[in-house]
Amino acid sequence: MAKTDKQLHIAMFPWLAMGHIYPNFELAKIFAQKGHSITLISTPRNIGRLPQVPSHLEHLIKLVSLPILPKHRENLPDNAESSNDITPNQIPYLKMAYDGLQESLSQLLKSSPPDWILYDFASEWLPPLARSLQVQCVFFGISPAWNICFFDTPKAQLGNAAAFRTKPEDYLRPPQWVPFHSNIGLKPYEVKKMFEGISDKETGNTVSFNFNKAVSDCDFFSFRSCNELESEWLNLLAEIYKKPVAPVGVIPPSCQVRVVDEEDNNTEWLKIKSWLDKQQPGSVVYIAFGSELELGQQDLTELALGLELSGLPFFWALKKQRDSSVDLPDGFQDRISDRGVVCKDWVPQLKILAHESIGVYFTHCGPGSVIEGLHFGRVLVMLPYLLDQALFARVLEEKKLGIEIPRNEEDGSFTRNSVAKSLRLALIDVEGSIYREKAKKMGLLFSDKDRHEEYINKFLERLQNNKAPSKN
Ligand SMILES: O=c1ccn([C@@H]2O[C@H](COP(=O)(O)OP(=O)(O)O[C@H]3O[C@H](CO)[C@@H](O)[C@H](O)[C@H]3O)[C@@H](O)[C@H]2O)c(=O)[nH]1
Repeated sequence: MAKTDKQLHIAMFPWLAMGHIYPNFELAKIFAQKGHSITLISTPRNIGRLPQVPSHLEHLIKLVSLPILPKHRENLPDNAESSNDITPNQIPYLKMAYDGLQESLSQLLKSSPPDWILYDFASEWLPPLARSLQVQCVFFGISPAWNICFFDTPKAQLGNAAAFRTKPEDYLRPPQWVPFHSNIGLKPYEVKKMFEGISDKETGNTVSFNFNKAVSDCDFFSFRSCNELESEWLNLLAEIYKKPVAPVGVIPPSCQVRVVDEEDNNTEWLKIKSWLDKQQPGSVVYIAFGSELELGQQDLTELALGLELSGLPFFWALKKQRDSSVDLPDGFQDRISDRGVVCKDWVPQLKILAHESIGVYFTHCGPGSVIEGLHFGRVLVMLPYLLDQALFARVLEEKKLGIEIPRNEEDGSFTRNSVAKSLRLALIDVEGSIYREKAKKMGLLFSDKDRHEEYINKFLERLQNNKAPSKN
């Protein structure tokens, strides 16, 4: 990679979730590869979970651990430092812990002021802090821009009473500041969840994210996204917030900087590969729901029986459930053993998705997973759980890049029949060919290394051209 001219010092302070920290880490390596120095800041346990920094970049990437003080970790389980370590109703306490890092972050930025800091949706207090230290800040979203356009009410609309969405129905459709046709919107069961908020049922503590303040206060926006996916949303965001938007591209696997000898001959992978090698090209459904999601018994049962009913070969990366009473239906593994594998471990997802036997990726629509699936041109079958995942599914369905499993509008339940039908539509039915063609085409755009490197270069140029005044 060519180096960009002025060397920058860039700090990154992602939300305490590995789904946020990993993409920042990948970006850090890409920036460092171009000669910039990076300080990636999180808590000790999260930093410890990151893969090794490639040795040729060690002098440029500083991983800084800020411990959560005991007074800020009240009600958090022992050692919990990320959303992977807690249940959703404990999110308010993780946010308190994150806010508690303010003082030590401030000390760190003072002692070694970066030119820029990339921050996340959960630290609404960071832009004023950065500005007081003459550090400029970029809001960096790990999900597409449509999330902000949909969930936040831009300041320009604040005087307009009709713009306020107070009723649950308001979230079933696009807000009034979206000028183009879109099917973006939540389903009734999702809206209900959103209005209930995230709270600890025992103490009644609710989470207090100030999303509007966090996004409105940046010097400019950036996203793990690209025009090929959402030019209409990126342009709309720039227009309604009157701020520049410079996506970094989708940080596709082909642009990521790997440690050279990364476990290619790992025995677990060789076992998986040997099974995949025996399948026909494009015939296998790969199922994985990211790093956090745990299915309830009813969903797990319908999903398993839907896979069985589909008659298709599949590879299912099913993490160990925290609730050990939730299990696969009786006799399931025996009945499907001639055409399906259930792996209850962490799997090398990128290698699996890259394998030619994979035809469909059955996903929860976490941003990392969607990008990886599309990168390899796989049709997505989608079963979203969180709200950002839901919007991803709506937009991709509209673009005919994926098929969302139909659910009961009121309670979000789904049936084994709808699973089997959606999988067959995505993989073999003639009517599904449009999805297969579109996914292939998007795969070419997502895997175009030069295209995505160009996004990175433009982003870095913007940082260089707006370099903050020198600090003494
Ligand atoms: O066995 C596995 C399972 C997952 N992965 C990888 O884990 C990542 C998962 O990331 P993502 O798809 O973004 O999903 P989550 O980890 O589930 O992300 C969660 O966390 C994000 C940040 O909180 C939210 O935005 C998402 O909606 C939420 O699903 C991907 O890179 C996968 O390749 C593996 O390598 N092996």
